Amino acid sequence: MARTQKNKATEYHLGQLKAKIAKLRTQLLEPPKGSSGAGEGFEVTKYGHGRVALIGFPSVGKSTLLTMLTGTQSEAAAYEFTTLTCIPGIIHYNGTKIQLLDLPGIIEGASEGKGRGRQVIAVSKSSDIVLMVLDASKSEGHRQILTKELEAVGLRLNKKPPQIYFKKKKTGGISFNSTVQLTHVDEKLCYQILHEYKIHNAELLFREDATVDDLIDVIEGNRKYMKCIYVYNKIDVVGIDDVDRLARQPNSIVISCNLKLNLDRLLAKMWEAMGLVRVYTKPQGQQPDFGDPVVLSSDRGGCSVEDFCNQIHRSLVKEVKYVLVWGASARHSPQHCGLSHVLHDEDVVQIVKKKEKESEGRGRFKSHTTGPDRIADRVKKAPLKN
Ligand SMILES: Nc1nc2c(ncn2[C@@H]2O[C@H](COP(=O)(O)OP(=O)(O)OP(=O)(O)O)[C@@H](O)[C@H]2O)c(=O)[nH]1
Ligand SMILES: [K+]
Ligand SMILES: [Mg+2]
Repeated sequence: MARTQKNKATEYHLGQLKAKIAKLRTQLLEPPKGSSGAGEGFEVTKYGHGRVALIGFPSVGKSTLLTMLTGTQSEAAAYEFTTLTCIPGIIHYNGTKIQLLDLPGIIEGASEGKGRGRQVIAVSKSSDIVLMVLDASKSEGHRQILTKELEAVGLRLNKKPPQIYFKKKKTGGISFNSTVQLTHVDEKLCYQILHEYKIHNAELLFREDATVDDLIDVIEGNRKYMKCIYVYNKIDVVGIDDVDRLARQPNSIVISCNLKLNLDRLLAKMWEAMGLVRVYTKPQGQQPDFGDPVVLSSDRGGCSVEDFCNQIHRSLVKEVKYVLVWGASARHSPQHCGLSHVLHDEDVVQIVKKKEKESEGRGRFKSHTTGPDRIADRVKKAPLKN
């Protein structure tokens, strides 16, 4: 492909080659029959409310960082490939527990199986976000090389899924449509790519000016879209101009483990990227339990009232009449909501069950002048749908 000149005439040829390569990569990554997958030997049980993987070249300071953030000792030394397996630690932050994974360094060619690249990448795929640790004093090309390695195995960092609707059909040929003007692909090229995948009946609708690579991602369908923070470590050994430039890049943060610089900002950024939603439960007539939040995530399972109930107990949803919500997601305080209501971080929720006789709660509630009591009254007068 590198040897093919890029012009209108070779466009179709290149597109087809891209699809062929994507197909072969997918085959290559399928775990051999009888094995549990590419992450063999690296299995670490998931723990806590989220999982963060440390990915980087050897000796950039991944283990040093894990030790600083979690207190779990992971061996650090001045030689490369000090770490040979996956070492988990726990970060306690904002009342939640986040599992941080230290991993062996990876190198160019990791996606093709160099070093322990395959296992490392498999573990990073199982996490919620990636911290790509980089050495601020080393080549800036490293970030690009690692991104390519991760992309080669289907990881997409800091990208949104392409806005392309694609559905295979049994008959009817291919229907091709777009709501925007397309500058990277045309109908013929899309047909050829679909052909490469032996797809002859399908619906294809472009909602953005997507590329061939985007289309292939959508057809392959197994891509994982993850947030990634680029962590430039060892800023103690580079000049202030470099630090300033690196710090201004998107999704990036500069730190020094040695000088304990900016670690708190790194944690805050990580927390933000994870998008965790803490919901405090409030038993009727009592103060909310701020010590033990139910933790939801829109990437993992969702943040609706229904998701909240399912986390507490699977059969709970059936018993819920409505819930009372205090906090950022509530239009008024409290708002009575149904199962589809989407909760925000630090909301307080009280569940009102179907069978619960409201008069029963009243007695216990007399001293309570505001809130749930009166809402219950209002709801009785004008029962909610659902
Ligand atoms: N100057 C400087 N050195 C650091 C910093 N953080 C870590 N180091 C040093 O960098 C070297 C490598 O650190 P490790 O934590 O072993 O790096 P790693 O990424 O885990 O390395 P591998 O496990 O071999 O992939 C050690 O000598 C550390 O002391 C830092 O902030 N500044
Ligand atoms: K090392
Ligand atoms: Mg290490």
